[in-house]
Amino acid sequence: MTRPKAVLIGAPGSGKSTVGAELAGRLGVALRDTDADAEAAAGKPIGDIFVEDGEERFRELERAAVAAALGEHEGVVALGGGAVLAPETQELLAGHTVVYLRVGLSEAIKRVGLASARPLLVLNPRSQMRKLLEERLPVYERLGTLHVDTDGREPADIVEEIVRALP
Ligand SMILES: Nc1ncnc2c1ncn2[C@@H]1O[C@H](COP(=O)(O)OP(=O)(O)O)[C@@H](O)[C@H]1O
Ligand SMILES: O=C(O)C1=C[C@@H](OP(=O)(O)O)[C@@H](O)[C@H](O)C1
Ligand SMILES: [Mg+2]
Repeated sequence: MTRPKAVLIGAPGSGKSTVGAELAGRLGVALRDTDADAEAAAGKPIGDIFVEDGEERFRELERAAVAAALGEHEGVVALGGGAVLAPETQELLAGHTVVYLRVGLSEAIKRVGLASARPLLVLNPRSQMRKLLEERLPVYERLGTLHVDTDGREPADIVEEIVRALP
């Protein structure tokens, strides 16, 4: 059975896409980012999916993208921050190497402020991020088989810790 070498989870701004790309490069495999897969399936950016079709449609595309990636990708998989809320996805993650990238509220806010807009964080990003972290931290903690701190650390350093810990 094919299996990703690692599946990255964590809040927006934890670095799943960035660390995922660097980890994949370090391991000589490909990165599969389920946000990009959902965008490709819809033929438009995530922001447009939220606005034109609604969040529930995005979550549907995301569940399908995650199921496909977990079932067929042999490299590194980066999930979107909210993907783990789907019970179906939680079940599919069982038995995988799930790397939870930890990030504090202030650092997450700083990082997403530098990146492209995320629809859930457009209005009042700090309070939205706080709410989102409160809701999701227990889920990330439960699902992650490897927990890695990212605050104040370079992606290369984080990648080395993951590589050393991979089974
Ligand atoms: N360890 C890190 N230190 C500093 N900046 C980071 C780190 N990881 C990611 N970033 C930056 O934070 C932003 C969000 O990263 P991204 O990989 O898109 O996070 P995610 O996919 O978890 O939402 C990007 O601008 C990225 O360059
Ligand atoms: O946390 C979320 O619910 C979301 C996170 C985003 O991915 P990143 O975590 O890669 O930013 C993206 O899937 C979408 O904007 C929704
Ligand atoms: Mg991402």
